[in-house]
Amino acid sequence: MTAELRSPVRTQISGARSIVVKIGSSALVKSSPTDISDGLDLERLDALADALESRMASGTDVIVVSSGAIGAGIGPLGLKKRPTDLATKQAAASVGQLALAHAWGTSFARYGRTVGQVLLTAHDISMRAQHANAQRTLDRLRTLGAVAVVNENDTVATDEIRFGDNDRLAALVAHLAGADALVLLSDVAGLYDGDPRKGGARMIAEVAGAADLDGVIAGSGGALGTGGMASKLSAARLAADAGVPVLLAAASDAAAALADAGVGTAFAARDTRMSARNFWVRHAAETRGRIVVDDGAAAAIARRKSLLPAGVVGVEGRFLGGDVVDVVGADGAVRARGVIAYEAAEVAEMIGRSTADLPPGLRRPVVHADDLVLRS
Ligand SMILES: Nc1ncnc2c1ncn2[C@@H]1O[C@H](COP(=O)(O)OP(=O)(O)O)[C@@H](O)[C@H]1O
Ligand SMILES: N[C@@H](CCC(=O)OP(=O)(O)O)C(=O)O
Repeated sequence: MTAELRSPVRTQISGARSIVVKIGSSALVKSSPTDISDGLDLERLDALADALESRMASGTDVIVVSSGAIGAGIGPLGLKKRPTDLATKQAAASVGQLALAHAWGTSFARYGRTVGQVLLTAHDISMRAQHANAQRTLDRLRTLGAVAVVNENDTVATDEIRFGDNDRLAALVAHLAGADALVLLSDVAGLYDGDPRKGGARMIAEVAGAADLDGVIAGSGGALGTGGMASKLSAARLAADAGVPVLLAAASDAAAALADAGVGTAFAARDTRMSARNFWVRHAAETRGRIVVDDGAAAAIARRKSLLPAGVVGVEGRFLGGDVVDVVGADGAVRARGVIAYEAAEVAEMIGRSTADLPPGLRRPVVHADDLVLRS
């Protein structure tokens, strides 16, 4: 192993006490250039379960986020390629999820390990009660020694509210479960500076910060994957920003990735972990409206001050106190997200007024600094 492959971030990932491992469709569903309908690759799935079990045997809690439902539904439904319309994708997922869960169950049964299926929608993650329930289920499965196999609940998710790809779901689950690291396993050895299928691209061993991504072209995925490298990159940055280090590696290197993190691309995490509440506000919650602010207020919130009514110039949407809203500048760019203290009609009344002019019940900040999460 080279010095770069023994870096602190790799030590963090190999020593993590709890990890989320996301496995892409490309790693689980058989494919050939002319026919992608021949189902799950059970040999590869067994090899992945072996690597996951070996990491669990060394005392690490593991949550699996497994794609592959749509891919696994293609063959049984007599389709010839990955569907593109929502209804057929959902039908394929409903057929394929059964095969996928069964395959994971059978594979882990070789070790006497029980598997629990957890299907989540973006809406579930955005609602505090469902979010807390999912957290409890994952936690209880862990304490009972079972491995959770998570996927998006494709049959009920609509296009507008989909996670869209499981990379983002995995990053949200990693934070939700308080994991110490996220491992994304795909059909590519790591992040390249350009699409590796085009040739001449070089693999990047480590991403310490945004500067390491200058000039990197993250392209689309293969016939079976959804988001391609762009979605993996954005999920990796989301997790790393929230304090969770990420390893992106090939599923065929799973044993090495899970043993010593000595392969693939490692993304260093920000030093401080974002609080669960701020992470939820920033990445998971559905926003109910927009507060438009003037330049002075935009500058104040950038200095981590509370948003006061005097700086508000417009209100859009229907929201209640406690809902999450976007705070946008006069140019329409989103500057922050935050938990609003008042309902929309009240904020409309407060526009541009100084706090001292307002009745006593309306003198709190519109969004308190503690409830504001800046857009980075
Ligand atoms: N810069 C890049 N670095 C690595 N892979 C890339 C890049 N740009 C595009 N890709 C492609 O992204 C694919 C992985 O994405 P995808 O097919 O969605 O995988 P998965 O099914 O594992 O989620 C790789 O097979 C690769 O060809
Ligand atoms: N929920 C979908 C996941 C789609 C998806 O994100 O696929 P991938 O890009 O392979 O991780 C499925 O199981 O097919």
